[in-house]
Amino acid sequence: MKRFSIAVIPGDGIGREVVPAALNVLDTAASAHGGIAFDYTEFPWSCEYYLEHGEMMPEDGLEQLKKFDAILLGAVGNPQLVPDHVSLWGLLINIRRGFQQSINIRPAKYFEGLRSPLADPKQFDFIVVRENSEGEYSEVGGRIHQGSSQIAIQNSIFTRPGVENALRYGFELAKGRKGHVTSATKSNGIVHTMPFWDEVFADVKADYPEIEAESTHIDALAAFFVTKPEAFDVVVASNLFGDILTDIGGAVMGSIGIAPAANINLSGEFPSMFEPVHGSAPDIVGKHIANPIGQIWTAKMMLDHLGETELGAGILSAVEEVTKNGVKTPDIGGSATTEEVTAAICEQLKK
Ligand SMILES: NC(=O)c1ccc[n+]([C@@H]2O[C@H](COP(=O)([O-])OP(=O)(O)OC[C@H]3O[C@@H](n4cnc5c(N)ncnc54)[C@H](O)[C@@H]3O)[C@@H](O)[C@H]2O)c1
Ligand SMILES: O=C(O)C[C@@H](O)C(=O)O
Ligand SMILES: [K+]
Ligand SMILES: [Mn+2]
Repeated sequence: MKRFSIAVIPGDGIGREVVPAALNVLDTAASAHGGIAFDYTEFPWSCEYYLEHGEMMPEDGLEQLKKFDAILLGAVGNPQLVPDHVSLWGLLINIRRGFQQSINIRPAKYFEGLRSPLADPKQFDFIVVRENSEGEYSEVGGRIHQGSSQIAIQNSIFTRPGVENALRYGFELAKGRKGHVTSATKSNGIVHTMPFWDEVFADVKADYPEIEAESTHIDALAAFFVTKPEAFDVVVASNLFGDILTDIGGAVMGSIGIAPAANINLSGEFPSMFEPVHGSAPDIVGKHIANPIGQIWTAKMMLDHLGETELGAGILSAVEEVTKNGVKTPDIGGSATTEEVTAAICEQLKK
């Protein structure tokens, strides 16, 4: 029996509804397989934990997580209790940075039964590689003065290794796909960091003559994600651009509740973390209508990372089959609950 140790952090809001769904699906897939098992250790780190302890996770939290094969996280954020920048930086971004998860991979694809808001959706299938360790997400900056003369400064940080890592990962990924890379830029308006990003792109591109690659301004790219998502294969973007593009990716699929994500530690020194694109969705919490597919697809990405690609493929097929059969939560046009969708996926896996 092959065993994997998984750190589970449901977090806040619907994270606590969709994470149990994903664990259920993982266990069902594993027992159908017969040779794989998961050992879960759950951590209560969340905004409620913050109210009790004054921090989102304990001082030695990373030390506690280090020994696991992977981390499965739901969502972080309850702005009623804790300001969003405090909760996000205290937990999610703390882990991304602490474990050098420098890449965030976020696929989006059309599948049958998903009700896309696009009038005539084609068979799109793309992956956004989001730079995940620097860029616009930086602690460098501060505030001075008071009242009407207040000033806030936030510096973007773009390093050669950070940018090159993301781009190179994207080109490598494209080799095994359709062989096409799009680099998201904004060098017409952001005059220091984005021309730098473009220079690194040109250097990396030169190493991959077999890959078709182009650079597109982020504003036009955002529109193309809506008007022609089928034109893309691998898209590489800075931290903030990638954040925004991947909510659009979820939206064109039909709901951001479907979109999966993987925060990857490239060296293998630390565990990688798997959490969907969506947040804690305070507007639907407790209503049993959270779409579990984003979290389940995310668990599939975790299996791919652990080398269990066949098991992962089986899970995605089961999700597609159940969606095609119309067992769907309201965000994608159905009337099923989170639990009903999860049960249907588990039933499908047992077939
Ligand atoms: N990675 C993360 O943990 C993460 C990501 C985004 C936002 N957040 C946090 O989540 C909180 C809410 O943020 P937000 O409202 O901007 O984004 P959100 O993703 O939580 O919600 C946006 C919209 O999408 C819907 N939605 C999201 N996931 C869904 C699902 N699985 N099924 C059905 N509908 C779903 C919500 O109901 C809401 O209408 C904030 O505290 C924010 O900081 C965390
Ligand atoms: O800004 C972030 O990275 C948090 C969240 O919006 C995400 O996409 O993971
Ligand atoms: K999330
Ligand atoms: Mn986001």
